Amino acid sequence: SSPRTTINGKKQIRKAPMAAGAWPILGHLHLFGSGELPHKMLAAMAEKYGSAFMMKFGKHTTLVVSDTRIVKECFTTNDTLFANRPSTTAFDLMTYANDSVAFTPYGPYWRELRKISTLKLLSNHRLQAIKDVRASEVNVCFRELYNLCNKQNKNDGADHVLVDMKKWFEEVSNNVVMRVIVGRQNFGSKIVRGEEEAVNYKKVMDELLRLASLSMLSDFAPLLGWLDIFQGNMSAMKRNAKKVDTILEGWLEEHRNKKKKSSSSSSSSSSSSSSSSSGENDQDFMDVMLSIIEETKLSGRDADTVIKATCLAMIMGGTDTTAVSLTWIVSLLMNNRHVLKKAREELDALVGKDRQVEDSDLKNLVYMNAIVKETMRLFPLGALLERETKEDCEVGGFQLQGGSRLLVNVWKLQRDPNVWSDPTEFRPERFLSENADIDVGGQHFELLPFGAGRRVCPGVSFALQFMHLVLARLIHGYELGTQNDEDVDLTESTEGHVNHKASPLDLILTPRLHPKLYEY
Ligand code: HEM
Repeated sequence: SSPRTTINGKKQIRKAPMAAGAWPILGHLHLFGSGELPHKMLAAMAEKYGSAFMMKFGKHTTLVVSDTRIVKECFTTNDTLFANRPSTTAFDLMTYANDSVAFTPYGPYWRELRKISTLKLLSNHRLQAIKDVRASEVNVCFRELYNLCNKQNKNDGADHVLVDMKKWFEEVSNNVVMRVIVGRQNFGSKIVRGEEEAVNYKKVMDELLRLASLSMLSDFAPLLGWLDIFQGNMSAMKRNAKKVDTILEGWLEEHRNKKKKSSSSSSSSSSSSSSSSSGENDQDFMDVMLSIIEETKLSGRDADTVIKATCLAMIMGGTDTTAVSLTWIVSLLMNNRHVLKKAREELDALVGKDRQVEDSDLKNLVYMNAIVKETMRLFPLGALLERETKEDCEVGGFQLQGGSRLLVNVWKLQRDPNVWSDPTEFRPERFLSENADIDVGGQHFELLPFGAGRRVCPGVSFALQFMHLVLARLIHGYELGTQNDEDVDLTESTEGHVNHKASPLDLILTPRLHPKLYEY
């Protein structure tokens, strides 16, 4: 029934139905202790209450939506109203949230940072400039993979090797992201090898994510805030924040020194015609930020904090997300071998077997592109998108008060049977036929793995280019198998900040090209 009714000619706007079962102070928070995945629980509730209903998360009134039409309204008509993310104590304390593009409230400062992010750091021009650096970091990991096969061959004559691909994807993501953002070379590989700087960083970041995923009761129910203090979470966060800052401070210092050195050497040899060694392709994001900050006054913020906050946002935005996505994609391929076969046929037809896949091939891998979309449809990492409105507004004909939160159930939306045929089936072909015009950039509200509206992920192209390269190299270069040909376990977990595969992904890899092609 329409939420809008007319009584004596007067328009009345109704409130969305409130879910039953709220407790005093905690509201519906107690439901999340059941062990069920939040997006699945909310999807079941939507079956009962409809595609827009209200919940209370402690003190926060929240509108939960899972209907394409309503979501579109939120991210178009109402987009400026919903352009804030709710703050959390954990992110406030440990990620410079107030200065960070990912968390700072919508306003002039966010707009400046966002412009820098999309035009200077993650633009197509910049992505082109970092192409070789990205390839060299990816190659390091592929070389190691091949060496593993060789070692195995020497040990027992077997030409294949069992690899924990979840870990390997983490390694390659860390290699690329850390090189491109803060200039650390082979950083993921160094974590695996146990080198001190890398291991310390990993420990601090793991702790950050662990603390962030602990639900801070005081964020939801201030009256229970003393419990957090009692549990010591807050002081653990403050300690960790110092460690995060020490690491970023060290990198910033190093970048500043390098810049000083190169500007003094370029001024002393300015008459020489030799090309500068610090060309655009050698610049990482921190270098770019340093140059920009010198020219811009970012709403009077502390320059160092802005640089550290931006780099941290990009590192956190780019590492786990790409690694976990790759894990899901390959897991689904293992459980749908006909799709894997077709992907390999596409590669063999386009690239052949006499050379490796190159960046320039990627745009032509239409079927692989469809595989990536279809995986992100079934397993969105951000299964729930959260925003907050400062002002009263109307959503789907329902009234929403200023200060309320919006929770978009992306997982449910992307399995809506009214939009997708056979919604739970893994069928990449749908993106070649009936859904061919739908992409993941946030313009099509039935598919939102990168979010939508003003705060849509600015790293979409970065992520897709990187993931396509790794996938293509892997599928083209190796036969992939599982032990006893078993299916991969697809159990999800929302511990940590993205929706990831709970168990490892152990695969048997067998090189399938001429050995010469593996000399990266
Ligand atoms: C497969 C990989 C990735 C996925 C699935 C992903 C997903 C998302 C999602 C769902 C959001 C929230 C969007 C919204 O609220 O509408 C987001 C925001 C963000 N992402 Fe990504 N992301 C990925 C890769 C990256 C990469 C590679 C970077 C940077 C190098 C990045 C940087 C960011 C930043 C900075 C934000 C906050 C933007 C803002 O608030 O203005 N992400 N991402």
